[in-house]
Amino acid sequence: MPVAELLQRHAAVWRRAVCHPFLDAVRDGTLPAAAFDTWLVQDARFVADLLRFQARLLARAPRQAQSVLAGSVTALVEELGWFEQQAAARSLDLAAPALPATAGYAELLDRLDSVDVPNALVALWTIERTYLDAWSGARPGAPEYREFVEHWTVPVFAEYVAGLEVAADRAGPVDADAVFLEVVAAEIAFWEMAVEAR
Ligand SMILES: Cc1ncc(CO)c(N)n1
Repeated sequence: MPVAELLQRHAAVWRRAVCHPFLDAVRDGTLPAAAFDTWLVQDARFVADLLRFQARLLARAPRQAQSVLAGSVTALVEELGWFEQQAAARSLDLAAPALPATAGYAELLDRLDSVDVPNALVALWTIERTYLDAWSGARPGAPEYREFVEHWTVPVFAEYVAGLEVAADRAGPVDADAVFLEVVAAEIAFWEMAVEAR
């Protein structure tokens, strides 16, 4: 089964991950700065966790997936620098502790280190596809958040997500519903954490 079919098979829960009220509020400018700042600090942590997961996945990836994964490891290192700049511009402390949703997501990433490579590739594709679709739906974004909307909607990011889809499809076939649903649940919990922040 091509991995893209997971989006239709689980359309209702997928919609909750990519059409969340957080994203509506980014689009119309009603998102409180505290919610956005919480998201930003927690997402910087998430990206650091994701980099660890991704580097380990690269180490055990089949030949066909090495190129897309190697490129994205470098991109994530640069992305961490981008988060540091954004946090500094907003005077945010990136050393703030992980909130439960972030810690839960980190645990999921740790567990994914020991699932087989085809399932791990589906998980990574799901993680990135969520951000592509979620931020695409928030376009163009309120002026104060526009830079972030643009960050996850540029063509090079869409191409990366398409490359992950190809790698996941080539590595399959796998019964990936469980891993897909776990990632989608973690993504929904992450948005929820941000909107609940004060
Ligand atoms: C929570 C979350 N999911 C996915 C991405 C995309 O890398 C991100 N930055 N944060």
